Amino acid sequence: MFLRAGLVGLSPLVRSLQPSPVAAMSTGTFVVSQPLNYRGGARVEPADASGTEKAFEPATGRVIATFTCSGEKEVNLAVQNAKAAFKIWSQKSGMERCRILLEAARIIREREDEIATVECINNGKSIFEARLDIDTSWQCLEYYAGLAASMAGEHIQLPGGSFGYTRREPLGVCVGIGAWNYPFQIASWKSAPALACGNAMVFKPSPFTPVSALLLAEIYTEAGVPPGLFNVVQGGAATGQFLCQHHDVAKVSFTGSVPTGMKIMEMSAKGIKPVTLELGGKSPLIIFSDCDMNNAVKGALMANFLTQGQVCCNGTRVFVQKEILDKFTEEVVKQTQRIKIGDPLLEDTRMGPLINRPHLERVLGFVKVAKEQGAKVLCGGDIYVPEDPKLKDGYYMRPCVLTNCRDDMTCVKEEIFGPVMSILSFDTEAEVLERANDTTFGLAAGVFTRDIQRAHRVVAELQAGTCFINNYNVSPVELPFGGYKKSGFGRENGRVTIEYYSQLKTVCVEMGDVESAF
Ligand SMILES: NC(=O)c1ccc[n+]([C@@H]2O[C@H](COP(=O)([O-])OP(=O)(O)OC[C@H]3O[C@@H](n4cnc5c(N)ncnc54)[C@H](O)[C@@H]3O)[C@@H](O)[C@H]2O)c1
Ligand SMILES: C[N+](C)(C)CCCC=O
Repeated sequence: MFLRAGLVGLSPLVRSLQPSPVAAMSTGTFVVSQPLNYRGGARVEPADASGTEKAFEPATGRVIATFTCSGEKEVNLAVQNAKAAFKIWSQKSGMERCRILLEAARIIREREDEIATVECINNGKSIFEARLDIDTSWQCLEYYAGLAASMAGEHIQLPGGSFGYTRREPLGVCVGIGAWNYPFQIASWKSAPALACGNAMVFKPSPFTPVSALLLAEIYTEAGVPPGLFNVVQGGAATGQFLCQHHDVAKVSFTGSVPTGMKIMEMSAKGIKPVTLELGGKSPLIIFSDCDMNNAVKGALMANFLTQGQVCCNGTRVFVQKEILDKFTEEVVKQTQRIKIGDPLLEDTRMGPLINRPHLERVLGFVKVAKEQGAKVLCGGDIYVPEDPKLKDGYYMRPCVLTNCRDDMTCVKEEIFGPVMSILSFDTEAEVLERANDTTFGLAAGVFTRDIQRAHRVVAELQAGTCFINNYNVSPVELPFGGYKKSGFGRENGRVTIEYYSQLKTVCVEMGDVESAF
């Protein structure tokens, strides 16, 4: 599907002639050569357009794809295809769906390097991290494949031999709208539970990262889902609106910012469509003085610098108990300065470029305002120009640690979505809890302490949908993930997500005669 400097792309045939084509791929050589819409089990050019977009390779600033945004007609076609596939798929048993999802998971594992490479090129995250994202993607398919076969209702006995039972039924055509920071993972985390429950899906990736969702679509087809079960449309707000307003769409699952989430909810409300909203955050990470210092420092880096800090649940407000503030800060800065920035496709790189130039400038702007408001930059926070000349136009910055922060500063209150950690000090547990919860967000939170009672007492008080004790940003797919407050509602992953992609039918069975009131 891709062209490497004059090479005809990676069709299955080429793949088989070149045992490890991805090993030869390097930054600065990729272009996308095939359509980026997927409908009815194949890549297609959209039937109509609402503008065009360009997708970039953030490491070099090069355009890798120019594509057409799907208009109303194309969205309609994708939904109609999904509707037709839904009729077939929803009639399959859980075991039948399980086998196909397991096969899709197996293919993702087999093609992990290729998918991770594409993710790395289009998003900028390091290949090391991209592989972890692909791991949590196939694991998610495996997990919901396992649940597909065991979905069941209840049988309830009623007086006189009558009884009732419940059936867990799919919703119909579900829409997935994704953000750009975890493109393949978001598509997988939405589609796996949706398909396991018997639904069909139309997925719209972010226009910044349109590429990897197509690989997932091809894999589902190869694994044996009916044509049209998983479709991809491309574009930005206009395409997203056509999807949310479509009368044949039963549910919208959205990952993105709070302002867009509000619009999605408004549009969905008009059609009484249930929504899942996975939105932004400004999460607290609380480091008590009795913590294991080594782990706490590692945890703070995990909480701030994955995917160049562009992670919704990042613990960017790092509250450190006064007694250990200096030692902790010194160690965090030392380790932050050691992070290897550069070509994301190199094995030893741990930080690549940010997603695009405007976003890089926005993040640097936050650092500037932080300094103006009295924060002290202990490291980073400036543009980084790698030595490799092909990376000179990439969107790099050095990871930043800020100290002297106060709760009322912009860098402490707003989601920066970049590699900027704000360190704040605290004295007591009661004080830090009040400050940690003083935010309109509630996506995640973390606590480092050796005191097991304190750990559980503190997380019970934290207003956040996902809490970490003595770690941060790990994501086992068995555990539900999602927000409190303005960080959204609904969950992804875990058993509970079945409830967000299905509806319950109650059947009441009379075994005697009707006792009429009339
Ligand atoms: N909670 C989570 O799981 C999670 C995960 C990743 C990212 N995020 C959040 O996402 C944000 C960054 O992502 P982003 O910049 O892509 O967010 P965004 O809100 O700008 O865009 C998200 C998606 O919505 C689409 N969109 C934009 N306007 C729309 C409209 N009016 N109608 C329908 N669709 C529309 C975009 O094209 C994109 O696909 C951050 O706030 C981050 O915290 C949350
Ligand atoms: C995999 N993580 C690190 C938990 C991130 C989930 C998605 C947030 O942006």
